Order: sequence, then structure tokens, then C-alpha cells
Amino acid sequence: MSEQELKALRVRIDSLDEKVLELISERARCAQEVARVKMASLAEGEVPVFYRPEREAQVLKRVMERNKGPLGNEEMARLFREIMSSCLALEQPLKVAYLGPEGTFTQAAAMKHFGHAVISKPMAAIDEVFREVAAGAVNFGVVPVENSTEGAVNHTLDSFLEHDMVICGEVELRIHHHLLVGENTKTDSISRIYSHAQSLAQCRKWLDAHYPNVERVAVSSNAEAAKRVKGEWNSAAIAGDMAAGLYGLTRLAEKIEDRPDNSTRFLMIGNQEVPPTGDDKTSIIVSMSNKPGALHELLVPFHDNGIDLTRIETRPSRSGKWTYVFFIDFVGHHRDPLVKGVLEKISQEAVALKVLGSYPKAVL
Ligand SMILES: C=C(O[C@@H]1C=C(C(=O)O)C=C[C@H]1O)C(=O)O
Repeated sequence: MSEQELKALRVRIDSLDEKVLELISERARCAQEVARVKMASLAEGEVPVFYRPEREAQVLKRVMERNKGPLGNEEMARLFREIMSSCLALEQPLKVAYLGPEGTFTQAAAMKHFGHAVISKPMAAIDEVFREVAAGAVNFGVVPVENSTEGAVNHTLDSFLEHDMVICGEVELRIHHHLLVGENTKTDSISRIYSHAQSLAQCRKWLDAHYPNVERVAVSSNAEAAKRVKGEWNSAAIAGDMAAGLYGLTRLAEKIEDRPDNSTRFLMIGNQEVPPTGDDKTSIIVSMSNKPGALHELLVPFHDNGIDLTRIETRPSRSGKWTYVFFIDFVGHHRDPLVKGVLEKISQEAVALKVLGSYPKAVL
């Protein structure tokens, strides 16, 4: 390619960037107008709702449907995710609590879902995320709920039993783990590997094959593991990209998770009900009386109405020995007439039924 051609292309890119800039600014001014309209149409005492997850899901879907490349759909949606995040911040900067410390996968999930223009607050434990949202100190919380290799995150499920929370979104993240060391570590003298118990479990086979005799130490998070090895000479950590970057660690081995499709699903929790988008999921908690056939009775209405169950999890109910609650996720919104009918049917048989929320299926 000649210098001339390159120069002409750069002139074109500059001129396109000017248009993109003007269009983004126009979009941001529109969002400010939306805020003005929302404020003006409030009833007395009503609190304005600036963040509309159902609308954001629709915007992202539309972008993906209309995208003709060469950028991939996900890539394009990610760019729009950030534009929307900045536009919303003009209306109202969202405050989001997540399972910290900084550098956790939960933080990455929060950024993937809300974009980077939020005020994010790391919390030391899952229960604290719930409490922070309940106290109104933040608009939303982000917690992990299940991993494709290791299953349910029980702390999160149990927290739903203790707090009244509305689930308003979900996001899935591909989880890649790396073996990380600080710059002064002698790699042949590693005697200890730190990570969160879930991550140690997700890399169990790899560790058995490569470091069978090294002590595995479970700590409160991967980011905490990364932080520790920064100052230790004989230790390594298992953590992801964010933590590696944050603590300036070297990757001794990359993508060491046993399953290449290792993914974690996260939930956004808040106080705001989300209207239907036409492509939603609902999460409920049900407790049934302890009699034969109870689980069957619970599942039949879903089957009869062709409602797709995406997940069912059992936890001790905490209100009696050997009594259980079921966490059920299914496709549909609790305001859909079909779903309404199913929930009514179940509540006739159940000891208790609580809708945790209906929310748009993860777009990104
Ligand atoms: C602009 C709005 O407010 C927020 C910003 C959005 C956007 O930038 O597209 C979409 C939904 C809301 O979270 C709106 O409600 O339409």
C-alpha cells in the first residue's frame, strides 16, 4: 500500500470520526431529553426511574440484528453498551455494588452488564452486596449465581432467602483462569497456590497434573489471591485477566480451567421490577410440603403449559430440618398470562412461592 493511499484512508477515517462524534453527542442530548421527560411526567411523590433494563436489552438486540459487519455482533453490541452506559450516566450515574475486591470476575460481569460509566463499589462478601442494595446505598448489586463446572453458588441462593430482592438482569461470563506469579517469584520453588475454592475446583485436574504436591489454599476471592502473591516469593495465584492486570502479575500458564467452556452466570439485584421485553426469564423460590410426589406436582404445570425450565436447584429451607426450597428459573415473564396461570396453580400446592423477578435474557 502506498503512502498516498494510506493518507487518503486516514483522511476518510478522520471525517467519519467527526460524524460518529456528532452522532454520539446527539444521542447523548436525546438521553438528556428523555431524563427531562421522565422528570416532567412524575406523579407527586413518585421517584424517577432512569435505568430501563428492558429498553437497553431492546437497543442491544436491535443493534445485533441490524449489524452487517465487518465487526461481529458481540463486538458491536459491546460498543453500544458503553455508549448507553455513558448516556445513562448523564441522566443518573448508577451505583453498583459487586462481590469484590477489585479485579474479581464479578466486577468484570458488572462492567459487561452496565458498562463502565457506573460508580462501582466492591463488597467483601455476597451477603454484603445484598445488604448494600437493601439499605439503598446503591441502585444495584451483582453476585455470581452458578458456574457451568462447579454448579450453584450457595451463598447467593441462601441470601435470597434472607432478603427481599428483585432480580433485574443476568449476564454470563466465560471464565478463563491463569496461574499467576509476582516478579520476584522463583517459579521452580512454588509451595503454595492461592485461589477461591470455586476456582481451585474449576482447575482441579490441571493442578493434579502439574502441581500435585503443592498446597492449595482457598481464600475469599481470586483477586485476594492475586493480591497476596504480589508480596510472596514462593506462591502462585489462580485468577483471571482483570486481577493479573491490576496486580501486575506474570502468567506462568494460561487458560488452565479444566473445561474450555467454563462459564459463570451472574445476577443483577435491585428493587426495580422490569417490564416484559418478549424474551425474558423468571426466577422463583418455592417451598413444598414434605410429602411424596411434591416435586412432581411442582413441575407438572410447567410441562403442561410448555414452559421451558432452564434451571432447578434445591437448598435446605432453614426453617426446619430436612425441609427444602426449590430455586427455579424458566423462560417467560411473570406478567405473561400463561406464566401467571402456572404460578397460580403452583401456589395452590406450595407452602410458599416467591417471584424473585422477571428480567431480559442476557443479550451480551
Ligand atoms: C434513554 C433512556 O434512558 C436510559 C438510557 C438508554 C439509552 O441510552 O439508550 C436506555 C434506557 C435507559 O437505561 C430511555 O429510557 O430511553
